[in-house]
Amino acid sequence: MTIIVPEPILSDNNNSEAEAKEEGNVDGSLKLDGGFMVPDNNAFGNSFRNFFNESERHAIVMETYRRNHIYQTYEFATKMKEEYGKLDKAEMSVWECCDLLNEFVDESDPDLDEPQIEHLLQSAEAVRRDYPDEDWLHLTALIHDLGKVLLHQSFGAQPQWSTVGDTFPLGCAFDPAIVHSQFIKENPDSKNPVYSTKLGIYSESCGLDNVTMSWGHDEYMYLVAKGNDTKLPPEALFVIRFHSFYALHRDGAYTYLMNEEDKKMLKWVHIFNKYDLYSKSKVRVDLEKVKPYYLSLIDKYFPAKLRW
Ligand SMILES: O[C@H]1[C@H](O)[C@@H](O)[C@H](O)[C@@H](O)[C@H]1O
Ligand SMILES: [Fe+2]
Ligand SMILES: [Fe+2]
Repeated sequence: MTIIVPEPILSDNNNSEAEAKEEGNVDGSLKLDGGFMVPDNNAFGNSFRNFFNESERHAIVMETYRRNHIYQTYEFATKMKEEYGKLDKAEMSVWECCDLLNEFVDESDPDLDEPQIEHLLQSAEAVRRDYPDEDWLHLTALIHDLGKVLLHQSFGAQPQWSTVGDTFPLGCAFDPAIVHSQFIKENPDSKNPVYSTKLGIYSESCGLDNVTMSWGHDEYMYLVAKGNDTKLPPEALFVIRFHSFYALHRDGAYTYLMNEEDKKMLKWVHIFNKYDLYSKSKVRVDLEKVKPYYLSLIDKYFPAKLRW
């Protein structure tokens, strides 16, 4: 049964997108983007996804990407997919997993230093505001980053560089659109005679389902959702799996790997991305008020306990 909570509830509406939208408050700091108010600046006063600005998060973000780009090889990602695809590390509900994320801050993210649970609720509530009828998309937003639970000790406390950050294909040439691509030359795959060619081990339009992406929370959560027979639609799984693939969905790189199905699905990643990125703020969601609604969605789309 789905419990309907009429309005998404934010604990503090100061400067929130919701408030701005309700009041039609299109002042200098907000611009209208297809019904969604896109703020110009993040909580630190910088533009979003600015990886070169000397902000307080700059050093840690850069170091995370440096390691990510050196160690994410085709071989590494293949092994991790195999190991974590077994789903034999833990048994818990979706909500229990949300709770576990309370202790982690994403070290690849220049726009947010709040615990991850805040980001899950912020993005889900933002989607819910603009797409009230697409409950599957609310839940997709709530769970899209749950794969970051790999950082937790029950999953071997995986390092940040193998869990967070943007993702990119492995087994073919790295594209300069990848964030901090200056570090990629230190990746052994960049010297591999096959992997360093445009198509590498792939063929034109082979479909993203056949591409091995750098390992991280996207692919892991996709494996968890699929392996536990979620009732979420294929669009949701696609969003979860490729939401960090900015080189493609923002910069249009690697489109030659996509098939017709991927091209249709990509629309949802574009829609979702606005809520994922621009909902990041210091405005906290009132967890206890929204929890019953999300529990009802989890109940609708997932078994009570999942294998992780
Ligand atoms: O720093 C962020 C964060 O790790 C997100 O969860 C991921 O999806 C983004 O692609 C990345 O840039
Ligand atoms: Fe993510
Ligand atoms: Fe996210």
